[in-house]
Amino acid sequence: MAPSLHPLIDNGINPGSSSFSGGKLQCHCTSDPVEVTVKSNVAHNHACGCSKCWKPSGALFSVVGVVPRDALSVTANASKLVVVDKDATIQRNACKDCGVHLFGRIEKDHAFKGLDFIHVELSNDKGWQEPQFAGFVSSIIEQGTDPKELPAVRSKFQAVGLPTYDVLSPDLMDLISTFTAQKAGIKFANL
Ligand SMILES: N[C@@H](CCC(=O)N[C@@H](CS)C(=O)NCC(=O)O)C(=O)O
Ligand SMILES: [Zn+2]
Ligand SMILES: [Zn+2]
Repeated sequence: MAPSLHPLIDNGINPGSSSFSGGKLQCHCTSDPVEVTVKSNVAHNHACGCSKCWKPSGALFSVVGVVPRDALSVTANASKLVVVDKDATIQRNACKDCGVHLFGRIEKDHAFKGLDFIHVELSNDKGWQEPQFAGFVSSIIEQGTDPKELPAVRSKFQAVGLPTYDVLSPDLMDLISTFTAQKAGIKFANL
């Protein structure tokens, strides 16, 4: 059986709703689950192949997107949350009992500061923006996927309409470089 890219991607992409305005996420604990309430749709939702983003069991990729941090609050069992890696740019808050990552927050000066990273599959609500692209695809090699499989993995994403990148999409890379340039006081030249 072909490995799963991600349950939200394997059988084709279900479009979200532009009028959707948020919902609740829950971890996988059967008792006392951590609950997060988000008063916004997600943006820049995408598959991520990096080793740091939370993936459902059996999936090669995470699906992760951003919401304004002011739109997110922990509404039950917050005491079960721990930060996975305090040195990472993204402070990923995981349930210490089931391991699910509820949200990732950037505290340091960064292009994406002010945004929280979430996994919409943790929600039963329907309408979240669908994945837009796949990023950090080559990173799956670092977690044990044979490099020979990479062309097939990229083809599967393309077959469901998702472009693939080995870092982030051009839009997001441009945002990061714009932030870096502005911090350095670079004045943009007209071509
Ligand atoms: N190849 C590395 C890439 C890790 C990486 O750079 N991840 C990206 C995408 S989530 C990132 O922005 N990381 C910042 C962080 O993890 O805090 C891996 O798989 O671990
Ligand atoms: Zn849990
Ligand atoms: Zn990632």
